[in-house]
Amino acid sequence: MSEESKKALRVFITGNPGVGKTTILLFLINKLSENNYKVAGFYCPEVRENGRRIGFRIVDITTNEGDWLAKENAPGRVKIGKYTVLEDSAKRIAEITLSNVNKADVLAIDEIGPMELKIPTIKKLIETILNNQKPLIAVLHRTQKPMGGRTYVITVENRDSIKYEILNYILSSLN
Ligand SMILES: Nc1ncnc2c1ncn2[C@@H]1O[C@H](COP(=O)(O)OP(=O)(O)OP(=O)(O)O)[C@@H](O)[C@H]1O
Repeated sequence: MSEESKKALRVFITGNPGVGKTTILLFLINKLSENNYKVAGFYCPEVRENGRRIGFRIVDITTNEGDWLAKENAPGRVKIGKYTVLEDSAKRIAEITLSNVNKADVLAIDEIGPMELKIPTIKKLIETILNNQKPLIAVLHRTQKPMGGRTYVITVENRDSIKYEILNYILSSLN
């Protein structure tokens, strides 16, 4: 066994905006579920209304339970640009994710980026997941420093083939 495979698996997916990082993460989560691995974590999709972005949600991966993370023109203390963080609903989903972390085989985050790290509840959740010794797959915003483990840079040219390379690496590390 190599030194790398003795440590907890850490896979980071990075690349330019819109290149297909989330699509690959969801592919990996589906394949892991098909192979009977339990995945816990969260993602933060944008919400559009009539084509315009009005905010973000936070969704727990295990249960698919989601709620508002930040919304424009909402009352509240923490602002991310024109969006206000909805702390109560963000906290509720973060707590669901935390309760699923203990039961999971693999942890997943989409994504570790400047917006997520500016929101106290999400920053804490990311730190808790990063400090956990379970295998982790995370989308890393291109502005973040590499975090050890293995980092895959997604491009339009490699995105259709690299997902199988990442899957094979994960499955062989978990076995
Ligand atoms: N392999 C692919 N082939 C064709 N279209 C793709 C592929 N992967 C992703 N897309 C499309 O590109 C768009 C962006 O994909 P995705 O959200 O996965 O990118 P992302 O890198 O996570 O974006 P962001 O930087 O906004 O988080 C989506 O509409 C998706 O359907």
